This record gives sequence, structure tokens and C-alpha cells, in this order.
Amino acid sequence: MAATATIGVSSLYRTPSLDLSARRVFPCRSDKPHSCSGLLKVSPAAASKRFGSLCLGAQRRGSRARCPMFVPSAVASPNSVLSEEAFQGFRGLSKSSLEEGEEEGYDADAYESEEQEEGSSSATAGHDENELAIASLDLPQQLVSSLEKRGITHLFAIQRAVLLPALEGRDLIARAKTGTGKTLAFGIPIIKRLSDADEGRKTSRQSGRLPRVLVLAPTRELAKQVEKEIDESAPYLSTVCVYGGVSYNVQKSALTRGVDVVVGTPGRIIDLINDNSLRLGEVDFLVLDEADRMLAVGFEEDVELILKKLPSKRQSMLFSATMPDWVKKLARRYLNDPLTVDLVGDRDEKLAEGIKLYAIPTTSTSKRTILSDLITVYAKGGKTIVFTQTKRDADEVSTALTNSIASEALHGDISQHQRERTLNGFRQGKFTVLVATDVAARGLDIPNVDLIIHYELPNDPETFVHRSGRTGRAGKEGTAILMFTSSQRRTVKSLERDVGCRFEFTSAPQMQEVLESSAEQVVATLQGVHSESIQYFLPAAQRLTDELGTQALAAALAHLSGFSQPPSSHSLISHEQGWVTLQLTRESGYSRGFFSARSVTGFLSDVFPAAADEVGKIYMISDERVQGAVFDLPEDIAKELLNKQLPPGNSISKITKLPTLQDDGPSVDNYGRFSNRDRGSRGGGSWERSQRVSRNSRGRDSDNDDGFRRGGRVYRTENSWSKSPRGSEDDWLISGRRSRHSSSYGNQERSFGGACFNCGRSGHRASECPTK
Ligand SMILES: Nc1ncnc2c1ncn2[C@@H]1O[C@H](COP(=O)(O)OP(=O)(O)OP(=O)(O)O)[C@@H](O)[C@H]1O
Repeated sequence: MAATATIGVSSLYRTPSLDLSARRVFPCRSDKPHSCSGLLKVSPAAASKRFGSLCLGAQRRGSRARCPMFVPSAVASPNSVLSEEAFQGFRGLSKSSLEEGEEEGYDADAYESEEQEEGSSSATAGHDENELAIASLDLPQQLVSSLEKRGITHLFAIQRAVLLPALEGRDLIARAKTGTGKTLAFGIPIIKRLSDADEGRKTSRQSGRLPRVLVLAPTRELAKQVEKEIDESAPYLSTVCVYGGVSYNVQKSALTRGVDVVVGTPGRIIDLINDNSLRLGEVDFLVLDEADRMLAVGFEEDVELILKKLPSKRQSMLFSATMPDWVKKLARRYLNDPLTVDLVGDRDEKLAEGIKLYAIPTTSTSKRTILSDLITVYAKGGKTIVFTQTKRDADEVSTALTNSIASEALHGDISQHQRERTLNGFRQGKFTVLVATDVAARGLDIPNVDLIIHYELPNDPETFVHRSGRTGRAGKEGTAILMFTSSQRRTVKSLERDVGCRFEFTSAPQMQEVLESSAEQVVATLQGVHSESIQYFLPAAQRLTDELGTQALAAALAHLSGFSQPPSSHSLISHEQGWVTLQLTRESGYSRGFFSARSVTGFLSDVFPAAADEVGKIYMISDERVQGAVFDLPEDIAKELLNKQLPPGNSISKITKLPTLQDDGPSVDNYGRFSNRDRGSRGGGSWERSQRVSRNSRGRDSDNDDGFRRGGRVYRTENSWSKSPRGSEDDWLISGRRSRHSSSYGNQERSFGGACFNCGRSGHRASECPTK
């Protein structure tokens, strides 16, 4: 690849003939409404004269928002010249508005000195609404109409940045945040060029024609989604999606009938090439979507094999969130003088705007019980995706949740057909909670996901970004919650650094919040009841109201919220019902040596032996000024203990909020057993250090492991510091001791929803539905 120069993308459009000498140009970071001058060095007054518009970001989102046209930098080869005339001509706009300020040109030195004066306050692409209006671009009418039908009327930043170079036939490497419209960024220019070519053609398109576009995607789900996006945008083109796990012959005959666009996963594509069903001799456009993910799931050999089979004269576009060596090598070998469009930048937050982040401390025992409360309080009846590390966890968490909230699991051991049904069911709102392994993290575009829960820490910062990016898509808002144990706190901090984000540290929802949120959701559901249905129930409602007044409605709300029985107290540590958490503190003058979990049990044996027998988890308080511990007891035992006379200097109280605790999972727990829970996280350490990668054998189209079927080599990653409790075997060690008091998770007191979305009956999930 030729030597590169760094340049703001917007100048590619604004400067008639660009001398791309190496200059770094910085993004718009203005806090206030301002005239956005693009990269041209102009005063705000001159900029507003020229462009006549305020920065859209400041206008739309208030003072602290960044301009949505924010384009940190792009890397272009020095000899690349992209003309404003071309873009203007393409848009069919008059040039006069632009010519007004043309004499000021692009002056990087002046720009840089201004930036030093003002901090990083000005300069980005100042596109106004009209400039981004799709209808004002010279695109095929059918494309414009089909986009409009889907509510897509204006280009997003990455689409704006890619459009012109792509139309000019440039090879591209592009990077943008999650959910910002990368698919259409390559889709729109490719569709336009195919349509233009077809228009110029005298004969109608032949059956049996060979594909002109090849899109490679790392997972089946992503491939299907890309195909859908292209198909919906240009139904007049023939688009075929090929991937493993479904009938080979159906795909083969679709290709034989003639096709314009092939989207697929590398494994199945290779099979079809080998079989001579897929011939790539006429491919003009290659897109590598999620190129870094191809590497992560072991597709690199397959991808290279495919690239070698493509005609050398073609246009290639590579989309990648990160640039590992393999992707760079790929770009060097197979791309021709590519233009890099980077809308993320290394110094900035990698998450899309509009995603609110929370971090909630948990213990491995409390996680499951806290989960449904989090969903109730934070998703408010909307869609949630819960991410687990293992397939087993996904199954178990989903099954447990199904008692209270309709949920389904999604991972690589589930058949392709069922995966599709599950995703469709989730998309259509037939159930609201999807429990998935990281297979669903990258690329999946499910509309209106309100909440992401990282039930386990992700393997690396990129996975965190991609998991979280399933919400807050296309400019919408969303919430992501990270559940962590106290020994993972340091990793959470390094995650903040790596991703450039800030978590709000908060605690698990209190029962009161859960009750209020449940009631709100029920009220919202009631508003959707059909008026005709209401008529049938009016007489009974009238009778009840006469007899009970508002009590009647409250009873109905309680029942529909799943609280037919009053909520019992629950532990702050394990979240288990019927248990309470007590705090023991000892004044310093009364301490006899080191205060430990063992001294707590010893103390309890002296004061009230039944409490020592029944005590659950014990954690030491992490506060130098306080010598103390918190521990769980069954409610009735706790009541008795609180009435006991204590030795001087000691006090015990019931607490409603956990203090900061020492490392989760002491090496010797209160049962004297060696606990290896979360051991891997000790010592913190970097993402790289904490991640072990091992290779597994090749198994084309078996769709093994969590990455869904990829076809190539599969890398299993095991994250030592974020190690999953693996079905929480460790948690259940204590169950024997708790038999008298334990209540199952998702207890029967609270039971609503949970019906299978295939047949509507409860008691099983759709994946096990007998009628499917
Ligand atoms: N210009 C637009 N206006 C409105 N919606 C759009 C526009 N472009 C794309 N979208 C919608 O935004 C959503 C996200 O797009 P897409 O899946 O292409 O994002 P992405 O950047 O590829 O995300 P990810 O990195 O997570 O894969 C899609 O539902 C898409 O239809």
C-alpha cells in the first residue's frame, strides 16, 4: 500500500483538488451550537456564510453532544484526488453556494494553530439536512423509494463518507461505530453501480448469470442480515445468501438460476466454489464485512482462498472494527491503494452515543437472582439481550428466567432453523429476553433492543463494544449493564480505559423499584387491552369496585405483576428469597487478632449456635476504619439472632445496602472449602494477559462453538479473569446446607409470561416445543 496521509474525510468533498500532504485534522468537539466548518480553515462567521447551517449535533442533541457528522480522520493515499465537483454533480446541486467561500481553501497550518488556541473546538463535516437527503442524490428511484419505505431518508455519516469514493471505484477500508449503518454504506453505492450498469445494458438480465457482487460475512446471521438489507433496498436485483447448516441444494439451484449479489460465510462459499456451483469470474465488487471477526473465528485461510479466485480487476471494500496484522496483510495483498475511512478514531469512545452504561457488583451466587430484577427495572418491558460466556450458561440462565419472563437461548449448539426462528420471534416481540453467547454480539441488527446485560465479562474490549452495540442503534438510546464480582473491579476499570467509556456504578435494584417497575409495565399492558374485551369484564369489575374499591385494582395489578404472594425478604449477597443479610461490626479495642470469616462463625457459635449452623456466605468489609463482615442467614434465624445479647464491642444489624466488600471468593470460604471462583481475575492484568486462546480442529459447516458455524478453524477462547462459574457448580455447593430454606430461582410466587412462543403453552421453551 502506498504511503498514507491522514486527512479529515469531509475535506475530500469540500476541496476541489486536494493536495493530501500529511496532515492530521481533528474532529468537531464543540459543546455549543456552532457553525460547523468542515475541515476548511474558516472562522465560524465565514463558515456560516458558506454553509448556512449550525452543527447538527449541537442543534439536535444539546450542548454536550458531538456532531453526528463527526469524522475524526481518514487516511488517504497522497495521490488520491476526490473532487467536490464530482459530489456536487452527483447530487445535482448548484455549485454557487460552495463557490462563495472557495478562496479560503484548506489551510492545515492555520487550522492547527487555531486548534491549539481553542483546544479542539472546531472542524468537522458540516453537512446540513438537505445535503444528506437521499432523495437529493442521483440514486435509482427504486432504491430511494424502498429506503424511504423503511424510514431511511438521510445518509448516516459513514454512508456519506464512503459514498463518493465507492462510486468512483476506490478500494476502501472503513471503520465506524456499531449500529451506524455500515451495511448501507457499501450497499448504496454498489446497488447504484449495478443499477447503472443494467440500465445501460440493451438485453434483459439473463438467467444463469454470474454474480457481480460477493459479500463475505463471518456468521450466518450476519450474512442473512446483509442479504436482507440489500434485498429490501433493491428487490429488483437477485440476491442469494449462502451459509452452512441449511440445505446445500436449495442454495445451489438459486445460484444456477442466475444471481447478482451473493452474500455468504466463507465455509459454504468454498464448498460451492469447489462444486463449481459458484463461479466468481464476473465479480466486480467484493465486500469483506467484519473482517477482523473472520480472523477471530478462524476463517483467514478460507477468506484468502476466496480472494485468490476473484478477478483482479474489481473493487474491494473492507469493513473492520480493528486492524489486526492479518487484516492489514489482507489489505496490502488484495486491495488496490485503498482509502481508509475511520469514523472511530483511537482516542475516542468506541461505543455509539446514546448507550447508558451501568456496572453492578454481584457475587457468583447472586447473579441469577438479580438478573430478572435488572430486566424488570431497566428494560421496562422492552427487549433485552443477556450475554453469557458459555452455551451452557445461556441455556441455564434462559431456562431459569423462563419461570418469570419469556426468554430463549441462542448459541452455536442450536440448529440453524431454530436459531432463525428464535431470532425472528425475538425481532417480532414474541418473547422479550434473548440469552446469547457472543455469537449474537457482532453485527446483528435487531430493532429496538432496550437493554444489554453482560452477565459475564466479555473476553476483550471489542466484544464489550459489540455486545453493547446491539442497543443504541441507528441513533436510538439504550442501556448496557455489566455484572461484575468484586475481584473483577480492576478489569472493569481497564475496560473503561480501553473503550473510553464511563460506567455508573450502582447496586442491584431494591424490591421497591422492582415492584414499581412491574406495576408500570402491567399498566402499560392494560392500555393495550382491546375495548371490546373490556366490555365483557365490566360487570365483574363494577361488582369488585363496589365491594373493594381501589383494592380490587391493586389486587389485579399485584397478580399481573407476578406478586400474588407478598415478596419475601431476600439476601443482598445471594439475592435468595427467605434470607437476609446482617452486618457484624467489632470496635477496634475489642479485636483479638485478625478478623476473618472463621472468626465470624466462631463468634456466631458462641452467641447463637443455630446461626453458626445456618450461616450462608460471609464477606469481609473492605474499609480500614471498620472491622466487620456481612453474612446471610435465613430470615427466622436472623430474627432470633438480632434479639440475642452480644458481647461488648460487637454489634449486629440488618442492612439494606451492601458496604464495599473485600475480594469476592476468599480462597478459604466459610465452609473451609477451597473456592476457585473467579480466581483467574486476581492480580487484574491486561486483557491480553488474561486471555488464553487455543486452537481447535477444522470442522466445516458443523457450526461448532459459540461463534456459530464459520466453516474454518475455530478458536476457543477462555478468559481466565472473566471465567464463568460454568453452570455455577460452585454456587450449588451450598445448596445442601440450605435445603430447609432455599427457594428456587424464579420462584413460583412470581410467575407470569414464560409461554412458549411457538405454541403459546408454558412449561417448555420454543426450542423444545413438541409442536415445532
Ligand atoms: N441512513 C439511515 N437512516 C436510518 N436508518 C438507517 C440508515 N442507515 C442504516 N439504518 C438502519 O440502522 C440500523 C443499523 O445499521 P447496520 O446494521 O448497517 O449498522 P452497522 O454499522 O453495520 O452495525 P454493527 O457494527 O453493529 O454491525 C439498521 O436497522 C439499518 O436499517
